[in-house]
Amino acid sequence: MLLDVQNLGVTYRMDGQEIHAVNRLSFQLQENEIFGVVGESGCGKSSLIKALLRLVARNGSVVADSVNFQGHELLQMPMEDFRKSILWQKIALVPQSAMNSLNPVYKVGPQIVEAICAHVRMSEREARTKVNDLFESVGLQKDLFDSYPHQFSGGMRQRAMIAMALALDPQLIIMDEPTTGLDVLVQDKILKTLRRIKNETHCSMMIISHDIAIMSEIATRIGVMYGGSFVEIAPTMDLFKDPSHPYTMGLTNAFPSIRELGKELISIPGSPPVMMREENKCWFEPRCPFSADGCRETFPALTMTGTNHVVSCLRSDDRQKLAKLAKEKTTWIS
Ligand SMILES: Nc1ncnc2c1ncn2[C@@H]1O[C@H](COP(=O)(O)OP(=O)(O)OP(=O)(O)O)[C@@H](O)[C@H]1O
Repeated sequence: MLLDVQNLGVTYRMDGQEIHAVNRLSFQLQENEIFGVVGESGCGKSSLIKALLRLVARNGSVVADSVNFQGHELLQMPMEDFRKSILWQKIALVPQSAMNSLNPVYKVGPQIVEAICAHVRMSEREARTKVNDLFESVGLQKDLFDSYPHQFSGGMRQRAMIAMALALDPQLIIMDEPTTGLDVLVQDKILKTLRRIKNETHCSMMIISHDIAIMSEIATRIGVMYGGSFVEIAPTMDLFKDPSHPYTMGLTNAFPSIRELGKELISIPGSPPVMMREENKCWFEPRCPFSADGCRETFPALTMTGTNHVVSCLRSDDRQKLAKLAKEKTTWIS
C-alpha cells in the first residue's frame, strides 16, 4: 500500500464559525493505480489534497488518526523534513490552474530546471537534459523549452505542469482538475498522456474532478465524495455497473454516457451542504429520495458490498432495487 488515510478532518474557522470541509474521511491508495476523486463543487476535494500536501490555509486545521505514506506519518513529520523529502520528491502536485502556477516572466524550461536543482543534487546541464526528456514524454516539442508561458496554449501549459510534477520521479502524482477548461480533443490527449506516463513510470495518480465521465475514462478506481467524506469507493467498472450509494446513482444519471446514447440526463435536486457542525447523520439525506428511519441519526460507516467496493449507506442491502428506481426521473422529483 502506498497511502493509508484514517479519519481525516479539515476544519476552517471564519468569522467565528466553523466549516467542516473534510469529515471522518478514510481511504487507501495502492501502488500503480489511478484513483479518481469525484464530487460536486464544495464537497471538500481540494481541502483533501491540501491536507495530504500540508498546504491547508492558515485558518484551517487538520486532524487525522493516521496519514501514512510508505511508513511516514505525513502530518507528524517536521515541516522541513516533509518539504525536503516528501513534497515533489515522493508526492507531486499538478495544481488546478496551470497558468497561475508558471511564472509569466520566466521561460518554461528553465523554470523546471530551477525547480529540479532546488530539490536534488543535479548539475544544471543534467537537469536540462532531464527536462528535455520530460518535454518529450509529455508530448511537448523540445523547442518550447525556451518559450514563455503566454506562448503556450492551455493544453501545453497543462503538459508543462505534468512535466514539472514528473521531474523528481515521484511515486504519487496528485492532480486537481487536470482537464478542466480544456476542449474535448485536448482533454482526450491529456488523458492519453497520463495513462501512458502511468504505464511507463508505474507511479500512482490521484485525480480530482467534478466530472464523473472524465473519471470513467482514466481512473482504475473511483472515490465518490459528498459532504467531506467518501460515500462510495469502487473499481471504476463496478461503480458504473453496481452504483450502491444514492448519490453515486444520481451522479451517473447526470452525465452523458457513450454506452447509453440518447439517455435522458437527470440532475440531483438541491445543493451540497455547508457543514457548520459535526453531526451523526448522513449528509446526503435531505436530497436522498430513498432516505429511511435512521439516516438522520447515524453517520453510516463504509461497509463492503463487493470486492474492493465500499459504501456508506444504511440502505446498501437494497441497492439493486434503488439503482433501478434512481433511473426514473420521477424518483428525483418526488
Ligand atoms: N480557506 C477557507 N476558509 C473557509 N472556508 C473554506 C476555505 N477553503 C475552503 N473552504 C470551504 O470548505 C468547503 C470545501 O471546499 P473545497 O474547496 O475543499 O471543495 P471542492 O470540492 O474542492 O470545491 P471546488 O471544486 O469548487 O474547488 C467549501 O464550503 C468551501 O467554501
